[in-house]
Amino acid sequence: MKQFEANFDGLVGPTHNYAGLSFGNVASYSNAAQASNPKAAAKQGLQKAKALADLGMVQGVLAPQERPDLYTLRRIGFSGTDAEVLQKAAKQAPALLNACCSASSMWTANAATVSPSADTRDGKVHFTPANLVDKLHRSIEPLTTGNILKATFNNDRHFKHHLHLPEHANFGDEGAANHTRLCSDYGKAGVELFVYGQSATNPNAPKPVKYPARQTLEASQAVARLHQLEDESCVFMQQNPDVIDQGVFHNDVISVGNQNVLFYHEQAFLDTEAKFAEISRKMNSEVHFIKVSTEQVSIDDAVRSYLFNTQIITLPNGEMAIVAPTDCQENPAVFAYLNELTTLGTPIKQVKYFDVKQSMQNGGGPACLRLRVAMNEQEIAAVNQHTLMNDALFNKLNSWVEKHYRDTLTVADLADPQLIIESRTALDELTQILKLGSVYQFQK
Ligand SMILES: NCCC[C@H](NC(=O)CCC(=O)O)C(=O)O
Repeated sequence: MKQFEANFDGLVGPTHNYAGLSFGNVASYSNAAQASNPKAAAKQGLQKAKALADLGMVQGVLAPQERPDLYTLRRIGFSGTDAEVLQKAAKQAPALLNACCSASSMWTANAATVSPSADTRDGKVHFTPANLVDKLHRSIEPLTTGNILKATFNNDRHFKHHLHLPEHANFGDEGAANHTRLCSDYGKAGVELFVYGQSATNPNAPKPVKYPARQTLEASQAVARLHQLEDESCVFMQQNPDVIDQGVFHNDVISVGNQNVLFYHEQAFLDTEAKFAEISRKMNSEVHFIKVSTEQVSIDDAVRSYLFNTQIITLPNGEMAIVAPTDCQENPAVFAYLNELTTLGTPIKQVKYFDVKQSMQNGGGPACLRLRVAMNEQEIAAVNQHTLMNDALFNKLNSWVEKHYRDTLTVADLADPQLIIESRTALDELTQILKLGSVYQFQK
């Protein structure tokens, strides 16, 4: 049976804005309070998704969340009509309103951790939504994420959906951004590499001092248990706390893998040599560890350009390509490195650049925008087919964005009650386009 790795990109929601909500994420902080362009953001995302579909990749989309999140605002004591709730929050607690208006669900690398059926004991594809407890604006995503995943991977025979982990710092979980699956072929059992920022229960273990480590070892272990993975197919590796303190808030800002390739910065991990030996032993086949040295690319350049927040994809002809943001072209050291990379004799043979600047300004590159789901033909046939990218869906979604999205949005605009109506109208129509049923609270 044929095997694929599908990418499910998050559609950018109508409230995409720059509120500076993510302490430890340099781009989010430095672009705080700029005006955003939700329409351009959504179109940039669609262009990338469509280009991958055109390359012959299996490409899907995941619906965004309902924002403003009036349910959370009511839960914390704002009352009255929807408009009153919004306006009271804007006046009394603007930071809470901002947290309830983020379009952050667009970064679907943080939607969930996914284990393909080749790795799991029951032969199903397992999904655990990330609880995202480290950031208030993201901690309100997991329940709706679960609804959207169930409506997209809507078949009990092939897909197993878990509840997100307990909402406590000990179980801080950021999903696939800290999870890489290595394998010789998508359909063969692989090694699942879980990269954590700190151990919550071991006070002596290293941890960052300036910025938060969002992923715990305990969370990664819990996901591995839920997903019925064998010990022999898991590796738990700690991220270097020094790079977290330099703005590497997720492992996918400093390394990315695909099949038998792990592309990484030499400062990415702790205990690198021993852990790579464990990966090689558990893989039982050749792994290409492609190391980038500090001399070639500094941590600062990696964080600014998102060299490692690229997607490495295997094209239908078997060659690998790297999908990079145009910011990598604009950084001389990174651009020089990428030009050289394709000549080094590694499986990576080409680089494709995409403008995803609207997302980059909030610290989300090409890899943040997608959730990978390795599936065989039968599993792909069991996916909600209306979520899979093709010419018709691309055209429909572009017209939908054109019709409903604003081309400028400031943080002050988040208090505008009209945004509730616009957003709900757009999402209601989207659930019809994608045939998701009622996944949002306002539809229940
Ligand atoms: N994987 C990329 C995630 C980026 C995301 N940024 C944000 O939420 C910024 C939102 C703002 O500042 O408005 C985060 O840090 O979790």
